[in-house]
Order: sequence, then C-alpha cells, then structure tokens
Amino acid sequence: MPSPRRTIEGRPLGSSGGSSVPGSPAHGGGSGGGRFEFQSLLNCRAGADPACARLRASDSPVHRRGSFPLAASGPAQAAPVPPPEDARMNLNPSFLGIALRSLLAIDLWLSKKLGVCAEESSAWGSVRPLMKLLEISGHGIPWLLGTLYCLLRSDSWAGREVLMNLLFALLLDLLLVAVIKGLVRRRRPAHNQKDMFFTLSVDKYSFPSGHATRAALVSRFILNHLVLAIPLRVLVVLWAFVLGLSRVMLGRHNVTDVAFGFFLGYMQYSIVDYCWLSPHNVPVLFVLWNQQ
Ligand SMILES: CC(C)=CCC/C(C)=C/CC/C(C)=C/COP(=O)(O)O
Repeated sequence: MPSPRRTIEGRPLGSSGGSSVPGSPAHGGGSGGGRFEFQSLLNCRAGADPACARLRASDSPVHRRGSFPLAASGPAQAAPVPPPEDARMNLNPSFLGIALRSLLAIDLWLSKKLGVCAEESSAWGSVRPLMKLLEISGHGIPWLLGTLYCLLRSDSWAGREVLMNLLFALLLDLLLVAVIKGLVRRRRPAHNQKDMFFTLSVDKYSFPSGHATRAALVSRFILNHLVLAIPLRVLVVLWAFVLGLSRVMLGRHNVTDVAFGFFLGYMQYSIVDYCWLSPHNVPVLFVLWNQQ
C-alpha cells in the first residue's frame, strides 16, 4: 500500500509516466522515496513529467511543506526552490484578504448607488446646490476663520480657553487628515466632479473624508462645551450625519472614507480633551494673551 505522503490524489508519484516499478522509490518502496518525491517536484517545474499538470494544481505551500522535509532527509540535499510570493497569495488568499476585498467591492458599489447628486444630470441633481452649501458648512476655512474671529472678540477667559482648544482641535484635524491622505493615497471616486472650494494638494485623495472628521470632532466638541437646548443638540448631531452622507451623495467620497472619517474625528476629540490647553498646563499661551 503506498504511503500517503508519496501520493498525489491517491496515485503514486511518477506512475503516470509508466516508469514506475512496484517496489521502486517512486512507488514508495525504496529508502530514498522522499528525495524522489522532491525530484518529481523539480521535474514538474521543468515540465519533464506529464503528471505535472495535476501536481501543479495542488502546488500550494501546504503541499510543498509536506515535501521539502522529506527531500532534506535524502542523500543529495538539493536546495528547495521557494515558491514565488505572488503565487502563494493567489493560491491561498487569507480570510482577511477575502474579507477586505469583499468590503471594498461593497463599498464601491454602495458609494456609486448613493452618489445621486454627483452630477447635475444625476437622479437627485437638483439638490446638488444644497449639498454644496452643506459642504461649505463643514469646510476647514470657515471653521478656522470663525474660531479665530470669536477668539479675538472673546472677553471672557473661559470662552478664550474653549476657543483656543477648538482652534487646536481644528489644526490637529487638518494635520492628521493630511498625513493619512498622503499615506493611503486613495483616489476619489471616478464620478466626482473636480469643483470643490479651496482644497489642499492632499485633497485629491479621499481617505479619510476631512469633512466627516471635522463634523464628528466639532459636533462632539460643541456638545461637550456649549450648553444647548435638546433640539439644538439634536440639530448638531443631524448636521454632522447629513454632512457625512452628503459627501457620498456628491460623489466626493466612498462610504468607508466617511465612516472612517467619523471614527477619526470622534477619536480626535478624545485627544483634544486629554491634552486640554488651560492656564494651568500651558500658562505661556494665556500669559502672552494677557499682555496684549
Ligand atoms: C491653515 C490651513 C492649512 C488651512 C487650510 C484649510 C483648508 C483648505 C482645508 C481643506 C478642507 C477640505 C477641502 C478638505 C477636504 O475634505 P474632504 O471631505 O473632501 O476630504
């Protein structure tokens, strides 16, 4: 009975060429069987054995791992040929790889479906101007200028402290989004129109959405530092959500850009809260202010 290690699909190695003799190494009867199997593998690579088609089909790292140790035990220690990386990946895609590819495919499909205001001629093209207004409401420039203006006009220390931290939060957000966009370099969706108001060079990339990070960061900041009536609090959350959705509807982003943007913006607030600037931990900022 042939040893399972020396068979491919239940057949003895080398038997297809008619050269196998029962009791020979090819049949598993000889002492150098392991080496023979390895040589069969090498022959296969060179295309010498017609049984190779079947062998190549099962030529996965798992099969190879079973062969190379046997080969090393033989008298002639030929160095095993390492399998090419890309072939390994093709034959054994990991679960994570498959999951990521599926997620990306769903992301692209869903983003295309939701991009209903990407062009004037799109299904919801008539609401595009409204979406662009929302886009400006979450743009970095109005938020930076507005915060600076309020900071200069503020006459209370408590107000200045909060506004100083909002400014820090907005700058941190711009920095982190620019770094991640520059690292990931994911292109904006193909259906996006290049008509965005005042962009930086990294804004040709889409991951993560800067509007979504700002929306999550600013809304969390406002909810934590402004005393607002419940309807206004709901409005703030709604604004953030609709702003994120509008990025996909305008065709500026894929869904995952916005989802990650929300997550990043939420986490950024935690960083700002942790590093909260106050006269106690950065007195220099506030002393300089006092001298003006
Ligand atoms: C101080 C300084 C560097 C200000 C630059 C403000 C600015 C131009 C921000 C860009 C905002 C923007 C267009 C982000 C892109 O948002 P996405 O949602 O399309 O990623």
